[in-house]
This record gives sequence, structure tokens and C-alpha cells, in this order.
Amino acid sequence: MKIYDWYDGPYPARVRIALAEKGWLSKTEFVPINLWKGEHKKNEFLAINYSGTLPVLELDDGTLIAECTAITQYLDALDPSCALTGTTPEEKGIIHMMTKRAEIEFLDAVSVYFHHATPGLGPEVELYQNPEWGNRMCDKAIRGMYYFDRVLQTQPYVAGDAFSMADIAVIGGMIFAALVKLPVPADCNALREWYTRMQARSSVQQWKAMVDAERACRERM
Ligand SMILES: N[C@@H](CCC(=O)N[C@@H](CS)C(=O)NCC(=O)O)C(=O)O
Repeated sequence: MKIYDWYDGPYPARVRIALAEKGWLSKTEFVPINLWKGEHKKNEFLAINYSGTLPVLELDDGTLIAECTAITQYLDALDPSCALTGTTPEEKGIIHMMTKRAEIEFLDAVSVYFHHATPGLGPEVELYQNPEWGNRMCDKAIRGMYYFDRVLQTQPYVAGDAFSMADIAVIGGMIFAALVKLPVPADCNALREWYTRMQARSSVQQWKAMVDAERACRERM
């Protein structure tokens, strides 16, 4: 299995954490696509993913699967013993809903804020910016954090009683929020407590160790 990604990207983190949950990180080849150099918008990469985003999974026969949710669903189908996308029809429906909600209300909103209301990936890559739209999405992301705080006041995980793809999507939002220095509101105690638990999880620690090692390696170059 081959994954095109960028080592510390919040969306790539989602797939790396899913792979770690399954114990497959070391079996995966990671192909770096440098976001800061805009390699994801070059024709060569657009032929791999029309949307020009990371990550993308490439199977041994050349089949390409983009989108974190689609990749996670594929990994789950290969290994249903450690299900991240649910097993019963109800679990599958709720996990899909909460994952989508994590993207729309939080992670994607932080991403729009980053690309539109901050320097983002720099002037060479950010060819169109709309700061007003970016700032509105920042407000939306903060409302999203309050929403997930309320959810986590009554249940241990984002989609209910078990860790799932929906938790990983909110973790992606927290990683991105930290990158853009968007603090979690001080009164979001349930969200903060949940994130402390998530950061102690082996898969998240493995992801962080990989990022730290790659960052140190790149700094030496
Ligand atoms: N919906 C996509 C979003 C992926 C995404 O936005 N990835 C980021 C990497 S952290 C990216 O490629 N950003 C570059 C850009 O939007 O220019 C998914 O879930 O995979």
C-alpha cells in the first residue's frame, strides 16, 4: 500500500492514525507531496487526485482512493476485526453522520480559515484568498468545538461508546486548530478531557512520533 501525503498535514494524520489503529503503519509506503511547494496543485498530482488534496491511497494494482473517509472505509473492509466505521447498520450510520459533522462544522472550517484568513501555504500556492469568508469559518469552527464539547459531555466518544473514524476526524480538527493557533475555548472541558485521552492513545502517539521524527530529519537537511 502506498499513501501520497505530507507528514504533518491534519488530513493525512487521519489516515495515519487509522493505519496505526490497524497496526499497518510500518507496512505502508509514504510518498511525500510537498504542500508548501504546491506540489498537490501540479498537473502530475492532479492526475492522481482531481481535487488536488492529500492524502491519497494507491493500491498495488494502481487503483487510487482519495478522501479520508473513503480510505478509512477501505481499510476497515480489509480488516473488520478493528472496526473504525462501525459494524451494525446503526453504528455505521451514526459514525458516518458524526464524521461528516466533524468535517463540516470543525475540520474543514479550520482549513478554510487557514487558507483564506492567514498566509496559508504562502502566496505561490494561495492564488485566491477571501479573508472575510475565512474569518466566518473560524467562527464556525469555534461553534463546532462547542458542539463537540456538548456531545462529549454525555458520551465517551464522538459517535457513542466506542472509538471510531468520527473521533479521528475531530482529532484532525484539533491538530489543525493547534497548527493555526486557534485555541480550544477554556470552558470546553469535555472536549479538552476527551482530547487528553485521545493523545494518550497508542495510534495517536505513533502518529506524533512519526511526525516528530520526520520533522527532525527535515530540519537537519
Ligand atoms: N476532503 C478531503 C480534504 C483533504 C485536504 O484538505 N487535505 C489537505 C492536506 S492537510 C490539503 O490537501 N490541502 C491543500 C489545499 O487544500 O490546498 C479529505 O478528507 O481527504
